Amino acid sequence: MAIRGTEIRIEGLSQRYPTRKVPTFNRVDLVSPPGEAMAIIGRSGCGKSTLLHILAGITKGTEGRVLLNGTVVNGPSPRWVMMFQAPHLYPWMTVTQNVGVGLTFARWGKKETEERVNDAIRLVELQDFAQANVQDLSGGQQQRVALARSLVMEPELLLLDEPFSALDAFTRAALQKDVRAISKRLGFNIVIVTHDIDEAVIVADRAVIMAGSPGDIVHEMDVDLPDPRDRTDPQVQQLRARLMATFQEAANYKKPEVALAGAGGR
Ligand SMILES: Nc1ncnc2c1ncn2[C@@H]1O[C@H](COP(=O)(O)OP(=O)(O)OP(=O)(O)O)[C@@H](O)[C@H]1O
Repeated sequence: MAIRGTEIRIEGLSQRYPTRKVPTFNRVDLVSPPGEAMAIIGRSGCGKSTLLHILAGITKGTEGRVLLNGTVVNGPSPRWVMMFQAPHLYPWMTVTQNVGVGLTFARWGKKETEERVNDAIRLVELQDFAQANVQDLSGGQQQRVALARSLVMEPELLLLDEPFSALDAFTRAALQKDVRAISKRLGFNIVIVTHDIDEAVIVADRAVIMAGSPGDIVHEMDVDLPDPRDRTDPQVQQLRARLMATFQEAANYKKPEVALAGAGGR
């Protein structure tokens, strides 16, 4: 598989849902270099999923823009693919059929489809289940099928919206490690939205903390740890503790103009 990463450039991005008085977030700027795995963490409701949906081209921002290697994101594309908490597979199809569904829609030839699908299935280590019906697989295996279905498109960017939160801790940990390893082997970018500090530390090169209402990026922290990462490693635990402290600090975040207005009123 030949996958390369992309430069993600978010410029002055705002989102205000028509039914809401306050914007979800206001004038967010962010750059992620090719091949980076970036985690977006923040409390519920600060706009993480909305930001991810705009990156995926599923939702449109009300202001600003997103560029991937200079291309403005205006809609979905096989270059940027999204994985959700539920795998959303076709239950009547085999693993191979599910993984190949995007290539079938794109009218790829039989031989190329077979090669790409087999590569993707090998990457997620489901060779022994290639002809199994997806209904006969565990939750973790089904999420691996969803991952292979994303990888088969050879995306530059994989967007993950709390993709492993429905899985048990052991399966979740294995998938987190594997997603990072595969992204580093193939070179694509990851943006993962999560509530889980451990997940950010295991998967990401950089964690971005969102907080406030409207939401804002209030901190960024490099997750500068060697691979493979193990949560029992003291270095991993130390960084986790630092990130947790920063995350808790961010909970008290107020936009500067709000804080000043409060001080002036005393
Ligand atoms: N389609 C919509 N219409 C109106 N408001 C919305 C819509 N989608 C999200 N919101 C609101 O925008 C805000 C941000 O939602 P979003 O789902 O992006 O947050 P989040 O940080 O991902 O939360 P969570 O961690 O709980 O998934 C919330 O207040 C939510 O209620």
